[in-house]
Amino acid sequence: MADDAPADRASLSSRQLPEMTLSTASNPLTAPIPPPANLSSTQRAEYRFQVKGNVIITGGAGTLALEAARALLEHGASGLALWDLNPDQSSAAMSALHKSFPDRRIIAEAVDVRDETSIASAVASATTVLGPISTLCCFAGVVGCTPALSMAPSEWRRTHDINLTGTFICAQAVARHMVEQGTGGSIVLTASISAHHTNFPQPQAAYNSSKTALLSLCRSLAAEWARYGIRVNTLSPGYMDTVLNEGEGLERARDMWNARNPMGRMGDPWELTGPLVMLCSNAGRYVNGADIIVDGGAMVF
Ligand SMILES: NC(=O)c1ccc[n+]([C@@H]2O[C@H](COP(=O)([O-])OP(=O)(O)OC[C@H]3O[C@@H](n4cnc5c(N)ncnc54)[C@H](O)[C@@H]3O)[C@@H](O)[C@H]2O)c1
Ligand SMILES: OC[C@@H](O)C(O)[C@H](O)CO
Repeated sequence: MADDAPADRASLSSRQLPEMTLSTASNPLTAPIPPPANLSSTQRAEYRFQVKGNVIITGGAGTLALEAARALLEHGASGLALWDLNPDQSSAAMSALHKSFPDRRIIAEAVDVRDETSIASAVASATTVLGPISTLCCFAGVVGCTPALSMAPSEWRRTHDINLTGTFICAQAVARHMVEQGTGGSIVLTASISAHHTNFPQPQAAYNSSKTALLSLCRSLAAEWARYGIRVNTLSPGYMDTVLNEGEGLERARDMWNARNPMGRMGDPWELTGPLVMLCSNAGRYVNGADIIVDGGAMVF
């Protein structure tokens, strides 16, 4: 730094650098957690994909989120909070899950991921009702097919506010809680193959851009939060058979997507849950800052 650098710049860098300093010192929050020696082979297999503690899922009334909720409960999550804009659908989802998992605590909360005040209070109520949170899965997202030449700035902003800023607000609020608890955890952001290539034939510049930014956000958070035992990863689904891919003429695009997919079809929402459970369980203990593409091979062309 130049001798004549302003004092506030010097103090800013000396305050910030230690935070990002890499450390080789042993940290119990990042240490390996191999299965205890006395487990049988079956117990070791269960241990590998065991999901511990309570889970929050945003966009919790959506198709991929509901399949994820069911999978995480099947793998041992003790409690679940479904957050969505749509309170009727998330309450219906909550009731359905209660029937299948009567021994778990499951709550539904009407929240807008763009609203940091309601997110902070939703974290507080989830921890009060469920206890410490160990997993956050961010599924809330919107898409629109608007050509860039005619897109209103309001649509661009809304897409980024929900898909990118809303995801950051939720991740930050839950990570603050995890740091306070001193327990660490796993955070999964939902990107898309649209983060890696440009959708065709649908014009989705705002959506594609918001999802690409999530890959970078994931890597940044993974770097900053590993020291607290928080792993951050993204899943990039390909074309999945959900309502997100209906309307706006998208039915006509399906034949084209399938023709360009080596497996010749869209994904079933269930097919995203294997990689998700891995990221949220002991199996994903050393996976951090990664992106997993789940698309039947669509990205190979
Ligand atoms: N379906 C696919 O093919 C596909 C592919 C790649 C990525 N994704 C991503 O997966 C995620 C889930 O997609 P899906 O197919 O299940 O769609 P979906 O429309 O069924 O689910 C999205 C959910 O997000 C909720 N939501 C929207 N805005 C919100 C807000 N401001 N606050 C809180 N909740 C809000 C909606 O109410 C809805 O329940 C999205 O982020 C999507 O971009 C989907
Ligand atoms: O790229 C696949 C998705 O992210 C998405 O399903 C699609 O582009 C929405 O129309």
